[in-house]
Amino acid sequence: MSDTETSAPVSAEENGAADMMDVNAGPAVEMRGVNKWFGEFHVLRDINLNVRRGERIVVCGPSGSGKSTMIRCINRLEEHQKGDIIVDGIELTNDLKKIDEIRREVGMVFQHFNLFPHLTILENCTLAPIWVRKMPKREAEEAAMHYLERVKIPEQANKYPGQLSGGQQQRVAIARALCMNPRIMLFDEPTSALDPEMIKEVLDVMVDLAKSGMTMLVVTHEMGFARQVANRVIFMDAGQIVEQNEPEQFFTNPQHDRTKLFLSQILH
Ligand SMILES: Nc1ncnc2c1ncn2[C@@H]1O[C@H](COP(=O)(O)OP(=O)(O)OP(=O)(O)O)[C@@H](O)[C@H]1O
Repeated sequence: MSDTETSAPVSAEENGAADMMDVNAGPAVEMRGVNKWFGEFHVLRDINLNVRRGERIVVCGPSGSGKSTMIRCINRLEEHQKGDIIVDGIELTNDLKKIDEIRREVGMVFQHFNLFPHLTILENCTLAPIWVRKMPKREAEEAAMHYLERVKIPEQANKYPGQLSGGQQQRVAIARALCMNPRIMLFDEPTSALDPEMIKEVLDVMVDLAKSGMTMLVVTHEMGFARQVANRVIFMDAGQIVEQNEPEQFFTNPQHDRTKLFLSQILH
């Protein structure tokens, strides 16, 4: 179990809140009949997905199939129009308090690291813990150094993002997300903007995170990573989940023609 998931299960009785769900009992993420449109364009079509706690899911599929949109709906970077999304026991609605709550539970790493260029690495990592979690500065810095050590770049703490390589910046982005102590991590093509020699250093950090028990949803074309760490691979096409299976079955025995075609294009 990871140090991000060490909190004891909180029951409704312990909380004294009779109507509160035991968030550790249900799935980490539940999507039921989720649909989304961009204008006329139906981008997500009846998505049903349960993510168990500690599960590591890789999402793959052709460009434009809705992978990013699907995971961005989980922390409300995109708004769905139909269906239910429940994250860590909290149902996503327009309630801003709930959206804030969910964003604290869900960390996200993007393709383009999105670090603040005018802040040092340490300041990038402590910004949200100090301002959103109201953590004392010293505590936030200690936590940030802990995670920078975990992604193996503590010596870069006082540099600026522009002084780091792409792979190092992405590792900072992962550390920064972990500083918020998330229970779920979303990765949206975290290695696709990196030079080939830097991909492995970022994947190694993600493998380490997966081993620690973090619940992860990862949009990636890195099928080696999927084989190594995923419990489940999901294939999306045209806004639908076409097929999902554990990696061995998914890669050796795909069921749908669209999956077979996709795999034949990306696996050599
Ligand atoms: N804000 C937006 N407004 C309108 N259309 C959008 C918007 N964001 C995405 N789309 C469209 O929705 C479709 C799905 O996009 P999405 O980024 O989810 O796909 P994807 O599977 O992640 O693709 P890729 O692998 O290329 O990143 C694409 O056709 C895209 O052009």
